[in-house]
Amino acid sequence: MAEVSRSFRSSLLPQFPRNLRGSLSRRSAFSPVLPRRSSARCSLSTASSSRAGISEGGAISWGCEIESLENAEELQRWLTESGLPPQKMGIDRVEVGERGLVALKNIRKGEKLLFVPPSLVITSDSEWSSKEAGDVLRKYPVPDWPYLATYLISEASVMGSSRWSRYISALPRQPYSLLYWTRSELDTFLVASPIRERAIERINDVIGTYNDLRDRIFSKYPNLFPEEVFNIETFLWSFGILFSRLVRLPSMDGKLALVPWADMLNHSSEVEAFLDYDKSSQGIVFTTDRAYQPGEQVFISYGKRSNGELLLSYGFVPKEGSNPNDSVDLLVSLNKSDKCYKEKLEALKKHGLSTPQRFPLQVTGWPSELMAYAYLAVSPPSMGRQFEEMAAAAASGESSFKKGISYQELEESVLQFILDSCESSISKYNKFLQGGGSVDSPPASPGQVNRKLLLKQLASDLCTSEQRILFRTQYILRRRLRDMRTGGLRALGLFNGIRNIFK
Ligand SMILES: C[S@@+](CC[C@H](N)C(=O)[O-])C[C@H]1O[C@@H](n2cnc3c(N)ncnc32)[C@H](O)[C@@H]1O
Repeated sequence: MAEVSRSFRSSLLPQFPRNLRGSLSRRSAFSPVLPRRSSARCSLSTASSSRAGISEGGAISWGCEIESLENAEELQRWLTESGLPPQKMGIDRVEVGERGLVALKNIRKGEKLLFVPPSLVITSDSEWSSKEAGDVLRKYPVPDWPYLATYLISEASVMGSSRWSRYISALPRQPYSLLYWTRSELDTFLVASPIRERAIERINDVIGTYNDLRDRIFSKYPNLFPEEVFNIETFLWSFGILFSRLVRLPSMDGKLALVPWADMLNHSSEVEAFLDYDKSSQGIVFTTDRAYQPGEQVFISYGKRSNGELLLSYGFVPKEGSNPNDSVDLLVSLNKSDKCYKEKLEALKKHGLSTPQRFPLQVTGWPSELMAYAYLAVSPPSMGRQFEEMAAAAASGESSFKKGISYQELEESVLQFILDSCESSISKYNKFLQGGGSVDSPPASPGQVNRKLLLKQLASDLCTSEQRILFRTQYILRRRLRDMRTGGLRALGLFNGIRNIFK
């Protein structure tokens, strides 16, 4: 995997012009015709398409290839000179995550590490190298994410004169995430997974956000925000960086921050160690929940996320069975031929739900919201008065409806309904995993072959882990239904026996 990913990475590097404020014509080769929000398509991410035509050597280093440690070591030197205290970890090449932090000394369980001072952290309060650009952006209501994405591009564009130039040079030039998959790759490799739709939504959100900033702000100040610099390609880069590195600091009222150095730590689903601001030491720290020996990679947790969410934002899938927070969304729908379809849909809409609707499954079970939705889906017209109650429970999980006798009668149909949805999903995964996810057009270059291999591997890892949860759910449902049915038969047998006695 690591080998494939390395060659893939270098084949996909976005190229940005050396002289960002001049030289290239306004609609240059790397600045694609931008899709409008309504017709946005996610076909922006391949290396060759829109960036062809940039002259050799015309690229500046917005980020680097992460397998080269040079820039990261320079970052470490700069951070030390700028107030980062001596560290018990050093940057190195690692097995998991390509580049990461490795223990230089024995580290105890329960030890606080890092202590990155707030002056070395990027937040929405950070000063802009281009003061005018900062002043303009602050005049408009721009939420934190697009604000920080613009800030990062602005700082990257002035590079040498930016305080963050060492940091930006050490960022990955092509952050991994589903933002960089083309629509056809998403359709081919993630056809069975609900993550495909989330990736499309996310890409469209980034495009929509960029279009909004361009129309509202950038177009009014073309000298401060030239399209050669502030375009969809650079926004995909900066959003890719934010999705894979931005943290929320609970002790700073949930402030969003890029924390240089701390963001060199890779994720493990097996640790419970989270970044936060530590008031006593006045730095960003995390507390280890296990000991590390010198040479071992140190991990933090990026949060309790499913494998699909990790692939979506960070571009990797954890080792099979290693993520206790893994889940997969099950898609359930009302039956269109249901006589009460309209009433049920209305009840759902009142509570912010619809058909189809997604509910997360875990190996440990499914949420009560899914049960409530299933009750609604299988209820007969005679239960019309309870539709509202069921929809409310499907939205909130708080089961306000009491499981009266009529609900119990429905339980078998409810479980069968969930089982049917589960099996229909399983068959989609089977088709993908057995078909091997073939691609419509043959790859044109070795770089593209590597890319396809990597994406296929990631998709197959994800689909295997998601299907595993569905298999587990199927097993539990089948067993419950079998028990219910044989229990029912036994009860019926007993009843017939009693009846015979009285005959
Ligand atoms: C916050 S950065 C961590 C530092 C990163 N390895 C680097 O060299 O810049 C997050 C990125 O690291 C990689 N990563 C983190 N944890 C990983 C893991 N458990 N397995 C594979 N890649 C991981 C992914 O590429 C992810 O997008």
